[in-house]
Amino acid sequence: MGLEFDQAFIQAEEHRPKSAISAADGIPVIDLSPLFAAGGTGSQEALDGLIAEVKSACKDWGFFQVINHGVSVELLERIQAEAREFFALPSEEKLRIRRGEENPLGFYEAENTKNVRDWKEVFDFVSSERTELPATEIAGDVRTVVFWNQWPEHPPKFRDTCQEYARQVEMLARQLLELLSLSLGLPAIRLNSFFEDDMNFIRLNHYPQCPEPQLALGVGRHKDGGALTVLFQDEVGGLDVRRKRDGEWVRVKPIPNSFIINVGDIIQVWSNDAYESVEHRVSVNSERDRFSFPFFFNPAHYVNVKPLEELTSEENPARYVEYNWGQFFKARKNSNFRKLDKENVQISHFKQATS
Ligand SMILES: O=C(O)CCC(=O)C(=O)O
Ligand SMILES: [Fe+2]
Repeated sequence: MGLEFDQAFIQAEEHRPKSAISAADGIPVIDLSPLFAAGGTGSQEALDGLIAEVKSACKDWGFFQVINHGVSVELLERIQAEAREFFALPSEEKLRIRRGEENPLGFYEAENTKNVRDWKEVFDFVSSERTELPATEIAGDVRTVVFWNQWPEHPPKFRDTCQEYARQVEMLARQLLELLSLSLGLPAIRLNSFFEDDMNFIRLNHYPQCPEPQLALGVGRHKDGGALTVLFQDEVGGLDVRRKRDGEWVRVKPIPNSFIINVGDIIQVWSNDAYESVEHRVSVNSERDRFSFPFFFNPAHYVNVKPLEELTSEENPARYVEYNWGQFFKARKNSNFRKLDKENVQISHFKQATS
């Protein structure tokens, strides 16, 4: 069966969730129907309205929710049913496709966030069956890293459903990327070339009922390292966001069949801090299992990330030095595979001293 509570899950006192968390009133809910108006010919006025909403959501919260997003409700129901069935399999069966140090894809139940174990089990996959990271030199060792999907035999439709989910959510992510680009005052397609050989990473999260929800977290506080996250959550709730206004943790209220969108570290760097990647975490509870499915929209591994020239100037110089996305990703994956005694890689490590 499932996880057994022990010391490894206990958060330091200052990171434990309070017993009452207030609702994140005010996280914008954005209706994307103008994007899907007949023949894609929504009025310019409606589109301008959308862009303005995205801009203020990114500035004020780093998070927003979207409705009328084009992903089929039937698919959302289907993937929830498949995920429930997969995680209910006997441990031996799930462990057959367990993630290893070499390949970060498949089932995993021992992930750490900031060196404390998360109360969750996950299934990770990528939308291309094989993803290659280039030969990079790390500590004198030069090699190519290859990820490959590890699919379970059961449930029988699991793989097809996951792949369909990835396809549909990717279409949404690409539309959001263009909106985001417009909201930064750039041409809609400005960021598209970074995603030609994108490294999308999709995760199914299962947070079992937890006997000690005041001591543990489903996912410890963190910022998403990629460009954009498109997250589906079920009706249980538990995603807490650090409100920018006052630093309080507030709970995102589930809206049936919606997605939660958040800006990741890469957008923070591209926008030279105009948009910030906001800290979030997952609280668990002792009554109900929870499921969530983030789609991490990531550029190609060879993309070197740095503030966009159009968004920097003499008065607003680049606040980051360039870093390679593939290497950043690899370093993150290694650090959540096992407990380390040092902080994992963060964009703050690439911050420039500004005068
Ligand atoms: O389960 C959730 O609501 C969020 C999960 C999350 O933040 C993550 O996997 O990066
Ligand atoms: Fe996250």
